[in-house]
Amino acid sequence: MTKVWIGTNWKMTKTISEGLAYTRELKKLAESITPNIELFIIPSFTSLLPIREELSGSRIKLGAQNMHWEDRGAYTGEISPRMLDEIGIDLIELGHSERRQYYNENDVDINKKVHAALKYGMRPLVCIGESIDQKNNGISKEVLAAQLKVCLKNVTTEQAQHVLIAYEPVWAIGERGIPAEADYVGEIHSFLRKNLVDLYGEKVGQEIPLLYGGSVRLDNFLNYIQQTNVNGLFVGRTAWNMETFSVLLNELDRKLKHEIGGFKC
Ligand SMILES: O=C[C@H](O)COP(=O)(O)O
Repeated sequence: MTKVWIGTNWKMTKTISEGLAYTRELKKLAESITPNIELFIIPSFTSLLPIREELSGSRIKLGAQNMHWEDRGAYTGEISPRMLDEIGIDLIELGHSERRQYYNENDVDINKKVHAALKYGMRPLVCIGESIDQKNNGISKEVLAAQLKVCLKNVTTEQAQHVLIAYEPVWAIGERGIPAEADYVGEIHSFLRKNLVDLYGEKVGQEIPLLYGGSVRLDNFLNYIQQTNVNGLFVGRTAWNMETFSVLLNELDRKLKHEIGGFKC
């Protein structure tokens, strides 16, 4: 059975103590659900070190929400890959739409960060997504193909095996987000898969995990995860509270354990 990646970006929501309390609960839950659910959490920078310690011995992967591409230098307010490496970060979220929208991050910057992450053995989780205007103008696929191509520029086939992609349509994210139709997500993921196969060949292109994110909720997550080429979910609000996240994880766990025959995994 292939892995199903389920992770959450906490954005700017949790203090250290709140993050630790959440992590303790998730650790317990992780022991009772199938290891085929590959769990990851992405806290704020201030929580990374204590949560790394709390996660000792746990299979839950730890990510950071951003980083600079340089190892060191006069970049006030930035965090370098060398600093994250010292903490022991498994994956690094790059190019989230909020970074692009509020901090002017572009695909060229993201590409530099992807290379920096790979250099330090951290898996880049590259976020791509079209805006509502781009969707309404019928250029979603062109936009996504360009984002993918530039973000992964000069990433070799060998390196690509360590990359994760999250498709997050900008119009589906956050409080004002409109949940995407599952069919649309399926269509886009198949398109992205084809692009990855074109870039990295059949074997590696088929294996790069493609996660979906944007208003993933208890009433829609199964529709998304059952789409061909959706290999996981990148969850915001629904996962910030363990009450709802545990329902999602337990339900997915049951599906994976009991419905393997009818399930794409
Ligand atoms: O990183 C997560 C995404 O931005 C999705 O957030 P959301 O599930 O709250 O819409």
